[in-house]
Amino acid sequence: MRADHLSSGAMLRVDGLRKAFGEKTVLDGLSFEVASGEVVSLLGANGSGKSTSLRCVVGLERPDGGTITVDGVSARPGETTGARSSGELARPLAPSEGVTARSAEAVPTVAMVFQKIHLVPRRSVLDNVCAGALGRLSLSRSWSVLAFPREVQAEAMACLDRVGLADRAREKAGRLSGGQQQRVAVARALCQRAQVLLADEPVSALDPAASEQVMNLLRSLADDDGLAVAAVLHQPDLARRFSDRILGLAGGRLVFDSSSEVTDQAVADLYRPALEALEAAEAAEAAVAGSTAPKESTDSATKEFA
Ligand SMILES: Nc1ncnc2c1ncn2[C@@H]1O[C@H](COP(=O)(O)OP(=O)(O)OP(=O)(O)O)[C@@H](O)[C@H]1O
Repeated sequence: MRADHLSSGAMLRVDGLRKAFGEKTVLDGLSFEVASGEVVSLLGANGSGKSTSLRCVVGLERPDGGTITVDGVSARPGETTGARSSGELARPLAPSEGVTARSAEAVPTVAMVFQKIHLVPRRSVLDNVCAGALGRLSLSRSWSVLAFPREVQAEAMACLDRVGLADRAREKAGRLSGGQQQRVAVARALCQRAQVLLADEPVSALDPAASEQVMNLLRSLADDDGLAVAAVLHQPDLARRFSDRILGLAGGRLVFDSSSEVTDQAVADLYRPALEALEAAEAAEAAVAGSTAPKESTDSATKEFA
């Protein structure tokens, strides 16, 4: 059954997503949606299932249950968009280095960028962006020997222009700064003709100025190009400033989906279970250390404070 808070017409719709690794349930019926032109941020403590949810959407993980639709088309071909009967993907989506998910039945392209930027550092910036088009090119040609067709190069140049790096096209990708490399990764996603852009901690490795640039870019791709953008962030302030909505995840479930101001208290509550678990682990560790500490040192410590 469709979750109550979902509307129809979203570009990306995730409904009742379930995923376990062994005995550990990581996604426990997660539902959310992202419309074209919208930036949605996912916040949550470590291990709350943020990355796994995006990885399921792009086809890097195989969900155990739930539905994923992109522009109304099931991203898990062979299934209806209603209730599922089986946990198996009929045909897993095929991620590439740039990570794209596209099925033969015209599911709009979903692309993903990561904190660790997957560029080929020795190849030119332009080649790296052209690689986004590989899914559309004949697979009999490897890009290690490939001169990309002129039309692909022209499209890649336009994508680089879009992220403000056209003037760096001929440089080796590895020479660019982290922030610039992340923008190249976004340009590659554009060259994949992505309509849904997933970003997993896209600014976690960047300094504040570069983070700002990348977040501005994601925002303008939604505003000006109509992309549906979902970003995992660990910076509540950036999430507040750049998102239309913030999703709070805990234990693989949605605990809030807010288009209004997310209070500091709501954010603190989100991270509290992880903090409490950490404190409990530290207390247990201290108790074990205390019970195994040599008697002599305890005695001398007691004397010192006497
Ligand atoms: N391939 C895997 N095999 C086993 N367990 C996994 C795998 N991928 C993720 N997990 C576990 O699933 C849980 C959720 O991981 P996930 O990366 O989705 O969390 P997250 O919310 O993105 O966390 P973080 O903020 O630390 O990136 C974690 O406990 C993680 O160890």
